[in-house]
Amino acid sequence: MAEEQNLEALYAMIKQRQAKPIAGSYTDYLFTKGLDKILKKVGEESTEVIVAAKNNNAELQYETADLLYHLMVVLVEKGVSFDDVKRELASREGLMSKTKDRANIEKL
Ligand SMILES: N=c1c2ncn([C@@H]3O[C@H](COP(=O)(O)OP(=O)(O)OP(=O)(O)O)[C@@H](O)[C@H]3O)c2ncn1[C@@H]1O[C@H](COP(=O)(O)O)[C@@H](O)[C@H]1O
Repeated sequence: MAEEQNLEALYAMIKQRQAKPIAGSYTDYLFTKGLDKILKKVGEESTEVIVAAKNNNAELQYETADLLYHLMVVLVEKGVSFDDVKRELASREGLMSKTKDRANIEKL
């Protein structure tokens, strides 16, 4: 087992599970249940990341891994490739964010 999961390999594995379901596979269970179940898991895992971030870093790390995995399952289910996401991120590289100081609300 690698010490660090390669995200491309994880995406490819999930795609493989979709193409060739394996009995007892959690990924297969999600695909069998369908999009609503997958999206509920993404919502659940997102909330767990938020709460974990308030608590401690070990928990945050654990819940982020769960969220990344479930996000990959959504991408595969919807037919969006991981390369598409990486290209989107790359297209933003080096750009400056257009943020402005927000004016204070003034009392009447
Ligand atoms: N990275 C993951 C991964 N992260 C989280 N999970 C599963 O996500 C679930 C999250 O836990 P929860 O308690 O929220 O969910 P649950 O109670 O098990 O199930 P439900 O709530 O969905 O009914 C757990 O069952 C975890 O096993 C994962 N399942 C699989 N993978 C990867 O996918 C590979 C293939 O897994 P299988 O599809 O199971 O063969 C594995 O070797 C891993 O590399």
